[in-house]
Amino acid sequence: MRCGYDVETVRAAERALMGTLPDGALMRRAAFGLATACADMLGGVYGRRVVVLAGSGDNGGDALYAAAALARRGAGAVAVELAPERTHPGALAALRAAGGRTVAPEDADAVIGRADLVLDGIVGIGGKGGLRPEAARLAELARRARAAVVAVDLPSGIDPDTGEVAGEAVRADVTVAFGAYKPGLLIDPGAEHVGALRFTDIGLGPHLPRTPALEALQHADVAALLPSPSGESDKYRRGVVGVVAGSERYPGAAVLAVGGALRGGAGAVRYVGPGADAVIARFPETLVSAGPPAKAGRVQAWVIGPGLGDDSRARQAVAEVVAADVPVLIDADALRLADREAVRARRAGTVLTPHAGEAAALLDADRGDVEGARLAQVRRLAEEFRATALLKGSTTLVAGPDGAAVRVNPTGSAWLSTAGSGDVLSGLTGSLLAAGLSAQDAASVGAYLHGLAGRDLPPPFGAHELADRVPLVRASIMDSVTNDALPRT
Ligand SMILES: NC(=O)C1=CN([C@@H]2O[C@H](COP(=O)(O)OP(=O)(O)OC[C@H]3O[C@@H](n4cnc5c(N)ncnc54)[C@H](OP(=O)(O)O)[C@@H]3O)[C@@H](O)[C@H]2O)[C@@H](O)CC1
Ligand SMILES: Nc1ncnc2c1ncn2[C@@H]1O[C@H](COP(=O)(O)OP(=O)(O)O)[C@@H](O)[C@H]1O
Ligand SMILES: [K+]
Repeated sequence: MRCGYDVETVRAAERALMGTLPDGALMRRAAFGLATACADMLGGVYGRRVVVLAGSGDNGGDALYAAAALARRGAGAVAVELAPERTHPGALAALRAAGGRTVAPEDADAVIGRADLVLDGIVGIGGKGGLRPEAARLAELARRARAAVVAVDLPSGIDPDTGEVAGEAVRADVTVAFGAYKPGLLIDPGAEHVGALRFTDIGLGPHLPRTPALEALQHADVAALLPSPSGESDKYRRGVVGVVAGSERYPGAAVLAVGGALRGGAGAVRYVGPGADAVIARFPETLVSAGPPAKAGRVQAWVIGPGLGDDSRARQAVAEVVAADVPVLIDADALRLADREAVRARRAGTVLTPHAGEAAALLDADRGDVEGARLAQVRRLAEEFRATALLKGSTTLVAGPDGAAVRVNPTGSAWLSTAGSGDVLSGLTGSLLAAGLSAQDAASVGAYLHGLAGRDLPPPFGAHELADRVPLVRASIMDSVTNDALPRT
């Protein structure tokens, strides 16, 4: 599990650790890790031109110490001082002692234009609000430069706790995070500015709390959660998932959701709705029924919504499924049709899977507000519906109603934004619910597999190919975990 901690928590851990170490030790560790990452990136240090954008806080200090280390190895180093009278004195002295020089922000254009590497030490976790004009101008110069850009701790201009970006922000090729990942590094729009994310351990680990603000599953976590049949399994024990999807107008949504459900590992898939012929033609193993969900027979979880429409049959089906005492995934049209109070009153797990537009409608907000503040909005959804909310989009987030860490999905690709892709995700996630995963685990494992399938397929692909790819990515996850467990020779 990769974890993100908010600034307040990182500061508290930093205080606890600093009390046990000599002055300046943490900054030395950070700067050493940073200089190493820069040298790796440059592929050689001697003769390279390094420019530091130096704010007056410790973030600027880290950058200056790292530049001093590079200068000692033969790089040319120049610092652009944002507030010369307040630049970190020790770090500035180190840079000068190593032969580096300083310039005022007015002279930044020329030095940045000639640089091989720009180190963004404008602000780190001490940044407040959008970048001030002078800082914003430097961020823009860095973005336009041909030089590689390395962000110190985080790209200046992104909110460390949320990933929100107000105005200009640095766009990095590499970001070197110190001590802990901050949520804003993992959530768009901030995450888009990060480039390759590297980590420098400065010893904060033992001082961080058990529960982070944000967590991202990795292969090993997913492997541990994925259901696999055992000797005693039969199709009912593996889980039966019911899918209520599709309409005369959108029969394809039924096929896609059922496809996802079959690949999610449930023992059987029941389909309820008017798309039965299309479903059977593609997946003859599906158990279909024409009546309402309440008469379809036993299921361990329901998926409702993709391509459902909003006629009276759809409305009745949504009401029945929301009233069921098994876990339910509510997607697409069903998000509009479900009664909010009935959802809040549910006792079994509930997963809502809106994209930003649907989330905006549910929250009475603008789509832009949802996309710009994904973490806050996914938490609001979970709270207001007392359900697990999976907010789809460039970074998919999963929040539970219990205030546990929000999960951020680390897999995926923009090629997933193709018609019907969400229908596959619904089926897949519903299948995992039927197999017995908690709402939070089913949603985050579903998004992980879906995202990995999207990365694995040669683009462009159609949504139906995603479901077919799931067994392959599942196997690669299992293989990587088994290989990691083998002794190294
Ligand atoms: N945590 C750890 O364990 C460790 C942390 N370490 C490092 O310390 C960093 C935190 O340092 P920090 O606390 O000094 O704050 P920092 O990020 O430099 O920002 C303050 C500066 O930004 C300025 N400023 C603020 N808002 C702004 C805006 N909108 N636009 C423009 N400027 C703005 C503000 O100006 P002022 O308000 O004072 O005028 C001040 O100059 C952290 O990210 C990491 O790199 C490591 O060394 C080792 C261990
Ligand atoms: N820019 C993006 N980057 C990564 N994934 C994306 C992006 N845009 C959309 N997605 C993913 O593509 C899928 C689209 O689902 P959805 O919006 O429900 O489409 P549809 O209704 O056509 O099925 C979701 O899994 C979403 O997370
Ligand atoms: K920075």
